[in-house]
Amino acid sequence: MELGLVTSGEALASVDQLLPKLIEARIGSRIANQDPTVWGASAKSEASIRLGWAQPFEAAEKLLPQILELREQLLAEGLTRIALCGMGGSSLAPEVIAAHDEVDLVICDTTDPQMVSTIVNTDLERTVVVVASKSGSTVETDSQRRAFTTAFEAAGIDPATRLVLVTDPSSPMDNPEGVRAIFNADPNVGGRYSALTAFGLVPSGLAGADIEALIEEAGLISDLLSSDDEDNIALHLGAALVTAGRDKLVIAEIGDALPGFGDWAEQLIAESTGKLGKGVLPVVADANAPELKNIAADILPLYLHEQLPEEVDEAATAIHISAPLGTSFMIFEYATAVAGYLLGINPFDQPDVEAAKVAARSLLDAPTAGSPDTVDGSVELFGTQATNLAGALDELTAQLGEDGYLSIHAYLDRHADAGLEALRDLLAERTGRPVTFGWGPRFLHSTGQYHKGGPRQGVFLQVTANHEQDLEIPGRPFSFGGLITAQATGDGAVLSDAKHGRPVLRVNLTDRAAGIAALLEAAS
Ligand SMILES: O=P(O)(O)OC[C@H]1O[C@](O)(CO)[C@@H](O)[C@@H]1O
Repeated sequence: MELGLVTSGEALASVDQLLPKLIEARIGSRIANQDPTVWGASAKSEASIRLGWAQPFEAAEKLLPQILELREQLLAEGLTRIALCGMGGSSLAPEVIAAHDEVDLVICDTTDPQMVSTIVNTDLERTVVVVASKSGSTVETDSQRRAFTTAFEAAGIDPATRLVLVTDPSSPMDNPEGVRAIFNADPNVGGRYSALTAFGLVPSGLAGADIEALIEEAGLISDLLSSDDEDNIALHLGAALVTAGRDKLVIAEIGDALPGFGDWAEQLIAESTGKLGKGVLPVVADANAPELKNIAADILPLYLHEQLPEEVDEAATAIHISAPLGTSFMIFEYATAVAGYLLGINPFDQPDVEAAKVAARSLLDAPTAGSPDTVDGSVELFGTQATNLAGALDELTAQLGEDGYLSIHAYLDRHADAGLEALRDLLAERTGRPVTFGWGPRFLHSTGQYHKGGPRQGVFLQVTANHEQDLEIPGRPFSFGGLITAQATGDGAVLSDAKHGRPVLRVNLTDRAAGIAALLEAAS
């Protein structure tokens, strides 16, 4: 795959303006040398324990033989199905790596009881589960692990032969008892920058991805990224990402350039930049998305190519990039850190993620049923004055400002309920504004930071469902159904509270299929 980047229109103007400043401040070499002072005094202490991703090679070299040896052992025992429990940075990169190499890796990054149940009750006799959490305390991951452990026991399989952990040294999960293997990750790398560490490499490597080639690709660009000169592609991308006035970055893959890469980049960019009322909102779409047909003044298109186009329209603002996967991880991580420097924020914290977790926790401790404002066939509506679904959608979208965006949060099964994704294009077409689509609670570890910490421009459509077949979380006083409902209502409460003041409509599906059909119909 070709390596290159082309910017045009206002994105090129931004590069022309900012590149000399980045070179003069030696930002490329300072990041490569893990200088924690790049982002200012207030970010220094966090940055001093978060820059390991800039030089991941030595640690990766040590890890590769261990992963490959375990893979051989598992294959010899007929353990060919690899599942991964983990949220955000602990599952997004391995999902992209596995998709890129076309190997099967089953991702469990949800609390939807239907989806968890399907994953833990399939082919257990040949399944190994990687449980990945940097902090070792993420409630979703812990709950998924409990569900798997119980399912193995019920099937007469010793979980100790099937659980593989990836976590930071000394985290609450860092305990070899009852597991087959533990891989300690580099504590100096945050979740969303961890693609080329144990978090990205262990699950995808066990699933059969060519992780040696991935690391090699990443290594090829290392010298370029550490250089303080005009050829440094990450400095170009970082400068283009902060193109003035264009803070909605629509990421579109052309052809099969890098399947799923947009979802990984979405977390990296949203959680790193969306804070202090600033940030770049990633909008993952496809090349035919309405946002890219009539490009609004605040939209910045970013096209992922297998090969750069021979010609680009110089007047049209856009970023075009083409790079192999390992190289792309490195370029985007460096560029996001550069964008953080230019925006004047700390790209390594996520100060607003905690609020939704606290709200969900208090709802779990004291559940409140709450009754809908209106019922329309197979949907219940919360947070509206309207009398039906179509009216409620009108009411919500009418609150979109000129620079606003609509965010759909679907707390459903992202495989069985995938038909709902069509709602994104329908609403983008209808509103003429950018629309993001996230599966809950997965997006809480991605764009969730931006929604609460970034500019106050969003209006939010939550989609939840009744859980006919709920699933207990062993050893916990709440079920998966109770947890996902608390996560949705907790995040909705934070978004609409006095501090954030954002419009939130919740549509609860009493029948999933009929409710999804009703939403698509009402939006079209
Ligand atoms: O790996 P952990 O600690 O379970 O965290 C998962 C995700 O949650 C966050 O910490 C917060 O959303 C992300 O930054 C991270 O990728």
